Amino acid sequence: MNIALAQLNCTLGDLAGNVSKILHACQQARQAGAGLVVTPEMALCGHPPQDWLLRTDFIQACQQALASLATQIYDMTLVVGHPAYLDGKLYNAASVIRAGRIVATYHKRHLLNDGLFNDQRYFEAGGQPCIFEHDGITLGLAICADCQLLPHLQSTRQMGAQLLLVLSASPFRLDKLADRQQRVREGVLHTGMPAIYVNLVGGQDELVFDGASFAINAQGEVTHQLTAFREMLGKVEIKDNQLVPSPCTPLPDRISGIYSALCLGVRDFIEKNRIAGVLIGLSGGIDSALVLAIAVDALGSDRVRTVMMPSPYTIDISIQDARVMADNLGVHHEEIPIATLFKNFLQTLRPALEAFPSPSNPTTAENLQARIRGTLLMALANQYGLLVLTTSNKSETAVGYSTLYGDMAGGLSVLKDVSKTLVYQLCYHRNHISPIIPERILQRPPSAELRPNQTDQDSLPPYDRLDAIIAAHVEQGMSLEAITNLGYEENEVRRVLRLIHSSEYKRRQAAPGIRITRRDLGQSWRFPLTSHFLK
Ligand SMILES: Nc1ncnc2c1ncn2[C@@H]1O[C@H](COP(=O)(O)OP(=O)(O)OC[C@H]2O[C@@H]([n+]3cccc(C(=O)O)c3)[C@H](O)[C@@H]2O)[C@@H](O)[C@H]1O
Ligand SMILES: Nc1ncnc2c1ncn2[C@@H]1O[C@H](COP(=O)(O)OP(=O)(O)OP(=O)(O)O)[C@@H](O)[C@H]1O
Ligand SMILES: NC(=O)CC[C@H](N)C(=O)O
Repeated sequence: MNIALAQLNCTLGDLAGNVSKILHACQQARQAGAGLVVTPEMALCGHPPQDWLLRTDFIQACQQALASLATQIYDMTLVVGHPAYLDGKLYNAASVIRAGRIVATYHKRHLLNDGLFNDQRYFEAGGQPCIFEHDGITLGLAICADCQLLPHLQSTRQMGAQLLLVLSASPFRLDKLADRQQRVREGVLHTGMPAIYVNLVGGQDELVFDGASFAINAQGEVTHQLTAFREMLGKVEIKDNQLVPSPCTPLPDRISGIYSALCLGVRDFIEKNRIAGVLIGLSGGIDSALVLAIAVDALGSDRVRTVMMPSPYTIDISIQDARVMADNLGVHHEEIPIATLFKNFLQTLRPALEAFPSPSNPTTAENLQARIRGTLLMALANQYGLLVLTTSNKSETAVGYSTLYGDMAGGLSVLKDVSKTLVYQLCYHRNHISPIIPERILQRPPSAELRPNQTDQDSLPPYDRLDAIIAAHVEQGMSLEAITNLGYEENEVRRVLRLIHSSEYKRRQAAPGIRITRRDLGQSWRFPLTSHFLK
């Protein structure tokens, strides 16, 4: 017996498109000799549908799509993930379809409420395991987080299941792939029931589902491993009740996994929102260089444009490096000096600025440059039908080192969850594949170039310390005292935590960003705007 693992890239709300994708997978499976196809969690409607699940028109459309899908499955068995409305309650479900009808439906039991997934806001928890027969084997079902629910695994086993099918929508984050397999392995070893885990692939707003579907035999060994970050169909052969091992695709290493996640996140955001391409303000610095590399790898050079907008403080090598970078990647590059606009703005503002009695604030003129650039970028985006990619990294986003309506203007923040330290590692990784980022960009001290000889380190602690403190506080939830106990200087830690919590107002207005860590500064970070604690 062969089971096909349909590692699909579904689009949220595109019910007709998802149904044809699932039918196409069934057709491919048939050709590959597999009579049973398993899809990811919520493959019918995409995941996570969030508050669409509270809309009756959405749920009805899902029910109709499921009914239509069922009538088209006649010579095989399909296990598909979908929302199910029953007796006034909504469930996160997996249905077994055979000979044109639904023969069994399982309801997810382990509903998460962890900041990213709010299953408890939408769904009732299921109460029963679900098994079905196929080719003489008894199969049990689980949906994503269920595979860690030992009582569910045990009761499924006790009902006679010999193999567990897990329909999943588990997003990427650092170190997640091995972690996920370990969690599934624990359940397998606990029950002696091998598992096939089929994960969604593709970007959905901030989330990137990495796929990387796999099978684990009763001994806890990975027998099958599908490629990460790619839509594909895998096949698991079962002989004498055993999974027959097949050559496993290696999992990506830490840095190439992050790079692939960022590319897939950008590609799917642009493609699924039907946007023609992207526009990037290219400064000759490292952040915009990395964003450009990712954008070109994601979309191809013909869908990416760059603009260098020198101000009086932009040094020549920045202009040159931006040119070289754009040339290396073959993108359309423009240079639009902003010195005259900057001068005109200051002249126009002068009477009002001088009327203000207190000493002049240098930030006013610094931010004006960033805002002029934001305005020009948005004008070009309107003209060309493009989306502006913002370039602030996680270190800057955490401490508010960016200008509202300036360099924060844009539709997607590619590096929002990537610390400055990681920015460097990603650049070296990308240059190792082919040297596209000029060495000088990698070697120069980071600078906003908003005043003469400015460097980031004038305003912020060195990035290695800053990033460590941010990671300790944001990702690991550590307190001021706990971070100080790690050996960091108390005043510095206090200053960084203050900056983090004082810049919440900026993050609420920031573009969404692609999540790659346990706790990004988007949906998994929910702090009030008004709070005096730690400020
Ligand atoms: N709690 C609150 N809720 C809502 N709004 C609040 C607020 N507190 C201040 N504000 C408003 O926000 C304004 C301050 O924010 P904003 O105007 O953005 O400016 P601000 O944060 O004062 O300055 C931006 C900083 O980022 C640096 N920067 C800028 C651009 C790029 C880079 C880089 O290297 O990438 C660095 C720049 O050198 C400067 O240090 C206030 O004037 C006030 O109007
Ligand atoms: N001269 C410029 N021309 C075009 N875009 C610019 C210019 N200066 C800044 N930007 C845009 O604003 C963003 C913020 O850049 P800034 O130089 O202030 O700091 P940064 O965080 O060091 O970024 P980078 O490393 O890309 O320079 C840049 O990434 C870029 O998108
Ligand atoms: N869809 C889910 O149930 C997600 C479960 C869990 N957070 C994971 O990422 O694996």
